[in-house]
Amino acid sequence: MTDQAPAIISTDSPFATDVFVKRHPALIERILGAWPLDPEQQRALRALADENVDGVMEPLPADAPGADQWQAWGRAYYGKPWTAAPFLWAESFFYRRLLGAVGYFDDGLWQGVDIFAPFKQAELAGEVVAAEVGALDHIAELAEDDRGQALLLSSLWGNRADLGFQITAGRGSETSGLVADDSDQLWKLLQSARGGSVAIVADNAGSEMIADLVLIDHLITSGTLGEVVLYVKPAPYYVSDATIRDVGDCLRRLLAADGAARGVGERLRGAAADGRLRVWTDAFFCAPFDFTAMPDNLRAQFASVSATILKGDLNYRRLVGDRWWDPTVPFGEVTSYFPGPVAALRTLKSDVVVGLEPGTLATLGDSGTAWRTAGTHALIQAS
Ligand SMILES: O=P(O)(O)OC[C@H]1O[C@](O)(CO)[C@@H](O)[C@@H]1O
Repeated sequence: MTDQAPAIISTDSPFATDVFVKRHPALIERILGAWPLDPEQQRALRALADENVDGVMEPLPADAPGADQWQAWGRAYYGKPWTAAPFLWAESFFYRRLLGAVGYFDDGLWQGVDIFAPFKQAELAGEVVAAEVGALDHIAELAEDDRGQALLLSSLWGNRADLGFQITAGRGSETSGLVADDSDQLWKLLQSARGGSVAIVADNAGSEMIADLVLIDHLITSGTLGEVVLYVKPAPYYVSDATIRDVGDCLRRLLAADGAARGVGERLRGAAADGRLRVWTDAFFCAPFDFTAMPDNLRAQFASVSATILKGDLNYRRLVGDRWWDPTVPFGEVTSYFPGPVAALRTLKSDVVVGLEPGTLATLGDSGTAWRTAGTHALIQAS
């Protein structure tokens, strides 16, 4: 494996700094507006917002679930500004603190309540998803290969505007081309695994998950894959990241539609019933580390499938490491530690990127950062 580049510390990135000083307080305001929170919950949420803006990072209360583990993981960062810690680490801890502030992990009424559910449900009931579901009737008319590529691109671009991102960036409709396109290689990988099992590490609920489910249906129904293991988050995370509940909501959205979408929902329900679609999770998906630190059980699971496809920006950061890589360092080199063939479908919403051709980088402009963070560019990379 190639030498590691320096980790992204938020103070070195205007984009990452904004996540703490603007996006997180705005998210907390939305949560305060969406739920009948009691004074203690409100106080805890406001304190967390203030901490993010100009306070210092406090550890979990000593009696909180997982407090010892987080104490050990974060010893070097507590007592310092949030932006002084590695971006990936601190964002993950923020979501642990956010859930803790409303009592998600405690016995009682709020245990297990997804505080992001109102936002996810609004998206699922909205026009974007309605148009996406309706468009499946046209896609069904395409030849099999064209249909596969159309569904792959729809799963890719479905990642464009996750709900956390929209808090400060809005839901943009502008898209540019792909900065890297290994889709031929990815299809070859899937064909060579024909009839086998592939892991898909999901990202967001709502329109992205609908697109992912439609792609999964296509891969199974066309016989390309015999089995898909869909990995979701064990708890609400990064606002719109999908949990098992969200997969259920998306499946029901498909089943409630007319036309081709309903057929997709019925076939997927059948695939789940006979084990061709398995939904799985692991605590590591909410841990503050990249995949080089994955536990042995997860490593063994990824090693046992023909390929793993990771969706979205966060999974990309965790796959290649949230680091200041030279953008032309090869994707295969950076991901060589991964246990088996791996591919990424990601719209670019943070600083990190690898695997670009020098000519592509020259066109994008290495110094500007908008193409890296605005969600207007995307990539498909495969090892
Ligand atoms: O839903 P995605 O594609 O993983 O994007 C979430 C991204 O949003 C951010 O929280 C901020 O852009 C990134 O840190 C993260 O990578």
